[in-house]
Amino acid sequence: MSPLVSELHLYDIANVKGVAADLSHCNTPSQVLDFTGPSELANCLKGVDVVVIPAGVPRKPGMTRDDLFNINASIVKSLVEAVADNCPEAFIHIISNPVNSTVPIAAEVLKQKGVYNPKKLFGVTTLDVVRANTFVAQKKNLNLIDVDVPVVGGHAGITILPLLSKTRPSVTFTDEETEQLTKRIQNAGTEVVEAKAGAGSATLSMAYAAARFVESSLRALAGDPDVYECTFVQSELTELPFFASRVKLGKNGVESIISADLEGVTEYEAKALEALKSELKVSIEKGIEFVHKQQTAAASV
Ligand SMILES: NC(=O)C1=CN([C@@H]2O[C@H](COP(=O)(O)OP(=O)(O)OC[C@H]3O[C@@H](n4cnc5c(N)ncnc54)[C@H](O)[C@@H]3O)[C@@H](O)[C@H]2O)C=CC1
Ligand SMILES: O=C([O-])CC(=O)C(=O)O
Repeated sequence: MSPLVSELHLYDIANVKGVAADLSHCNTPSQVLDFTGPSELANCLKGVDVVVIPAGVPRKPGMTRDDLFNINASIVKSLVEAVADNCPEAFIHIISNPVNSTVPIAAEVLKQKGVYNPKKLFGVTTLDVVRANTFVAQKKNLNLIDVDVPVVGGHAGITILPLLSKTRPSVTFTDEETEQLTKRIQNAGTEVVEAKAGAGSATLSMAYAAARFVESSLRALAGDPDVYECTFVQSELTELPFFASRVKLGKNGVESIISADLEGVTEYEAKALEALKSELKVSIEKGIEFVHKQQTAAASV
């Protein structure tokens, strides 16, 4: 098997190169494809095992991720339609924001096309884990490479919930540290958007996070039995239809969803988990409704 990676970036392949560069040390044979126009889309996608979708507009200062919905929803919809038509078996990594809505959009499109496999559709939340690990390592003077903080929920504001009590290696935090670190991790994307002052959002760190998630997917596809990542997927961990958590990845995608992280959480984390659910629910439903409305409109023409 020779996994192929395609990133659906029609006009600007800077991020493709970023991912390609970071994948160069992978043991798995991989090839990154790019293309310059929609007419090449079908050919590029044939036989591809992993598709990464970062297409769309980024935030400007003062915007929420949800403010990107009106533009990015249609972009993600049309790209996932192409994936469904040309490589329905591929792992699909959705980076385009708002991830809390674009993943449900992708799921609905794949359902309409009759090729939805919930085990192979992923919202990329790796950057939240990268940030959580970095900030905790700094705070506690730990080696970054040793630190692993599970981040659950979704990928926007309070829906990003780092489970600091589940940090490995085991470390303790004061209430003040927990509050400060949680807020910093939740607002890190906004911090970057504000620092870039209109020039976009996190790009290099996103390329790093995407490369990590692609590499994990390729390792899983190649049969590595020990691949775990946090990602926003269809889930029964909570009453919400989609939820980010650690999952075990295998050749067929999500092999299992790790429930242990949600067991025995602190009171602070339990409250934050309850608080995020209503916002996440609204974002998920917004994505689903978008596809249903478009379907109804198309049927009435
Ligand atoms: N999930 C995550 O952790 C993160 C998500 N993002 C999101 O990723 C998306 C992209 O952000 P950046 O790369 O910084 O933006 P960017 O503006 O640098 O790149 C976006 C690319 O999408 C392309 N594009 C626009 N419309 C398209 C279409 N219809 N079909 C195909 N490609 C199209 C543009 O030509 C451009 O090359 C944004 O929605 C951003 O919010 C960014 C950082 C982290
Ligand atoms: O904040 C943004 O708009 C981009 C993003 O998702 C992140 O950096 O986590």
